[in-house]
Amino acid sequence: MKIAVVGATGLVGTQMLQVLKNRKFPVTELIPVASERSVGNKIEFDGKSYRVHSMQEAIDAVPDIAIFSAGGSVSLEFAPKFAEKGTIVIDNSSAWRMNPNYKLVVPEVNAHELHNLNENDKIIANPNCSTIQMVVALNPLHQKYKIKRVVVSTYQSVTGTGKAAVDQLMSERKGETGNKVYPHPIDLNVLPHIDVFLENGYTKEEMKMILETKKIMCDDSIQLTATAVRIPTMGGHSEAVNVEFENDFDLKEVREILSNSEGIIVQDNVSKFEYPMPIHSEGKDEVFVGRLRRDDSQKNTLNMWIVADNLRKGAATNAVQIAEYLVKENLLKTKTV
Ligand SMILES: NC(=O)C1=CN([C@@H]2O[C@H](COP(=O)(O)OP(=O)(O)OC[C@H]3O[C@@H](n4cnc5c(N)ncnc54)[C@H](OP(=O)(O)O)[C@@H]3O)[C@@H](O)[C@H]2O)C=CC1
Ligand SMILES: N[C@@H](CC(=O)OP(=O)(O)O)C(=O)O
Repeated sequence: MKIAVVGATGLVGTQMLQVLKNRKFPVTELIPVASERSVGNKIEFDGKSYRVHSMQEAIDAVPDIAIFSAGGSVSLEFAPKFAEKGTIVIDNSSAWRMNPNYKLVVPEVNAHELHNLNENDKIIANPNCSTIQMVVALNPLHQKYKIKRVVVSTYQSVTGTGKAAVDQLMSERKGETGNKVYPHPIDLNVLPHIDVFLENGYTKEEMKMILETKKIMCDDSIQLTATAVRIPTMGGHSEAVNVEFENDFDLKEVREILSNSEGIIVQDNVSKFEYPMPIHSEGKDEVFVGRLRRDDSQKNTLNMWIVADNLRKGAATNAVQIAEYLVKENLLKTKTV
């Protein structure tokens, strides 16, 4: 299968290549794409060296699938150009997610929606990283107990901001002055600020979590509020999640449901200090859940702690899982409307 990876030199793109290889995705021809700065450079994939292509070269090659991780403006401009030629685009940016004409997919939750792809929705949106890991854990519990309201606070890795942010953290750590992507120091600090501030006082990251969750879980009745926070860590995003259900639950049953759900690993043995941590989620494809406990201040309410590698399940792994599903279900050739 001919696969273009747009943004192949970035943090997400690098993981994308790794995940395609690790999961043995049937890549017969790889077309790595990056900005004009990188065209002609070489990157490695599965032991072979590949030339970085320009966007136009990749469009003209008409790949079966193009996976985009190069930012929203690049996706807005170029994803339709691939789609027009018949390529299915899986887009990691926020550009198309809330557009009602396009699907927003976390395979564990709503892969079934991919069966309705048609000529007009060849762009499939990959959700926000913080949202993906949260809905993987929430959905099986929603099916059983029906969620009324979610209160989430995130603790997000600097890798979510890209290469330049990792460089800022590392240079601050060495006491060097370098380029700053955050408006304040990030080392030894915590920033209650991810993406831009909106008129309602929330950040765009917080609103993505609220709106995307309702779309993926196909339920506008779920009430959510979020505070998104950047912390000086790598390896994954963490989330403290408080969930109120319509129906009461049994904690033992909650553990069983989560343990038996696809893509989730429960790590919840406080007697041995076992709980999810980003240092352990790095490079993993699963969502880790722990600190499961009842919120005694309110009926039918659960507290939990959710961790996942934002570059893997939060981005690359989810995108590759979408591609795998399209291949497995023979959905790559979309229906003409
Ligand atoms: N699903 C999710 O939640 C996540 C999504 N993302 C998305 O992925 C994007 C990339 O993130 P990340 O890898 O961390 O960022 P990086 O800054 O590490 O990498 C950006 C990549 O995009 C490429 N690029 C930039 N401009 C262009 C252009 N005009 N044409 C083609 N390629 C271009 C860069 O190429 P070069 O090396 O030549 O500059 C590089 O490969 C984000 O902007 C976001 O949209 C990211 C994290 C999580
Ligand atoms: N906002 C995420 C990364 C990202 O790029 O998200 P999005 O794809 O929703 O813009 C973070 O900073 O951790």
